[in-house]
Amino acid sequence: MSIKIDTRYSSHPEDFKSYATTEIRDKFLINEIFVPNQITGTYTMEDRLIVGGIHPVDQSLKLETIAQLKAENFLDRREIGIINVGASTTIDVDGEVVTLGHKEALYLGKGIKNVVFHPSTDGETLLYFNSAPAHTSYPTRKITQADAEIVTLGSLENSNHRTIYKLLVNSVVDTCQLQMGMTELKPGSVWNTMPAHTHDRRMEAYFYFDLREGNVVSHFMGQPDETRHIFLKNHQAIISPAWSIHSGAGTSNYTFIWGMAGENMDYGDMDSVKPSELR
Ligand SMILES: O=C[C@H](O)[C@@H](O)CC(=O)C(=O)O
Ligand SMILES: [Zn+2]
Repeated sequence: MSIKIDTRYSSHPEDFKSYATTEIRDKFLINEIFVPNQITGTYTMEDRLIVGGIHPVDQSLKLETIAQLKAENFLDRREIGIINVGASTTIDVDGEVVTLGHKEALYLGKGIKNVVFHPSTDGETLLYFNSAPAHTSYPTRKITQADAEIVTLGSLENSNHRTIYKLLVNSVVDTCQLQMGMTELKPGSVWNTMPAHTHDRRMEAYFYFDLREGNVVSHFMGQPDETRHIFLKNHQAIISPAWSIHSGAGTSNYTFIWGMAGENMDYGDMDSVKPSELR
């Protein structure tokens, strides 16, 4: 079955100032990542990242090309990073079978032709992905929590105590421009990416999950002196242009996946903003 694809255009920060809630939601929010027996994707013109979900229930799903790519195979000119937020499952990669556990990541490089996702026998299959244009082929790599570069930031006193798992970063795996990881907030902490930052060299996408029933996250975006917010539910994602901060505060703790594309593979390339400078 073909990918359910949506296109989003890039935006100018001066125009963004005049957006009301509906326009912000229409342009940046990705409402539905997981659709039963479907691969969904949002092709954003912000660094041409494709953000999506793979949710096989009772049939296997093949990563098919999309019209936007004008390419025979999805990965002919692209790389993809997949993070498993559901049960352990198997993926066929050009005939080789890869088992991907909960919160493990898989990197597939340019040139891979046949990728098939199978329903898990252990529970719900929920695979989140980001894909970016690639100039060369790097080897397939599975990244477990043991392979990740892990840092703990913040404090309970500041409601931002969290663990960052850098999964697809250049100290762990070779990629062309993709960087992905996962941040888990500790119970009692609700703020992510506070102090906030921008990075003009890279756009970013956030996918919120592990939010318990009835809870929401207020996601903050915009230039540091001109911020807006929208509320996100569990399993929703949001596109953050390079000029925008990306930060959130939940009504509970949660986990999210961050993914970036652009130039400069140095994860630490961020222009941080003091909380007192935000408007
Ligand atoms: O550019 C890096 C990304 O915004 C995230 O890695 C930030 C994050 O996970 C956090 O501070 O909680
Ligand atoms: Zn960032």
